[in-house]
Amino acid sequence: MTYPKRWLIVPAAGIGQRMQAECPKQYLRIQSRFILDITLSRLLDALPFDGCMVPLNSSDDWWNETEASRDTRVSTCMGGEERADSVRAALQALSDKASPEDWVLVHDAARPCVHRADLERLVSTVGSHPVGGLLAAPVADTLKKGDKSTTPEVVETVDRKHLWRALTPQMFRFGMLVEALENARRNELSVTDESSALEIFGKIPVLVEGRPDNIKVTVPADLELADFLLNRSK
Ligand SMILES: Nc1ccn([C@@H]2O[C@H](COP(=O)(O)OP(=O)(O)OP(=O)(O)O)[C@@H](O)[C@H]2O)c(=O)n1
Ligand SMILES: C[C@](O)(CO)[C@H](O)COP(=O)(O)O
Repeated sequence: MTYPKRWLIVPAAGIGQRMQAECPKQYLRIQSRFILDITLSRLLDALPFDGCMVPLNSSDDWWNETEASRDTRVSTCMGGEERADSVRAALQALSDKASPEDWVLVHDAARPCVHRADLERLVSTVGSHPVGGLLAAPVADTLKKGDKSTTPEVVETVDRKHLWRALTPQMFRFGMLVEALENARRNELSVTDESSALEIFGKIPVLVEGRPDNIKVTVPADLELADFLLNRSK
């Protein structure tokens, strides 16, 4: 019996506009290492994968300086306009080696703080689930909806019961993810994560509670936080 393979996609084709840095945020350094290298090494050291695909921006000038570019487990392809396009491109690049029933984990290059225990819990929980699922953190703050003015005023307090922050990795069957992302594209529906595409496709992913410190480095303050989180245990 051949077991389903396990593939890893790490979207790294963004430009990091919100970070307002001199380079795309995945190439900012923490303790002298590129964020992208930290993320890839934490994933590849934690779980066995049959292959790893990293979609890059067409104007990427940094990849060849990374540790990962010398890792034979890691391949690259051209990313796309949006994150979902980059993930679709990576799935296409893997399609000659992958089977529909294989698992694929998609994890943001900009999330370097992911913990091994969370990865193991995701795989063990989702591995027997018909659709797949994602790491997520229960919302712990009171949530306000603001109006659209430049100094937003409260419109309402949103009931946070049963609300979760979607994290990554998100883990789905290869074939189902391809179909779901293609369905979203064909219907011109913008999706910001893989789970949204599956939900639009009529599937019900499982939420796997993950650490809230699996942060996505997005704005300048996140860089200091990621540095602290990555180095507190040293
Ligand atoms: N066209 C895109 C856009 C984003 N990403 C990747 O998806 C992850 C999450 O996206 P986000 O945090 O939005 O990154 P950026 O798009 O770079 O950030 P910004 O929106 O601030 O430009 C990042 O690792 C980013 O590199 C990607 O592969 N392809
Ligand atoms: C995939 C994601 O990290 C889940 O929270 C998030 O949707 C990415 O959003 P971004 O705007 O592409 O950073």
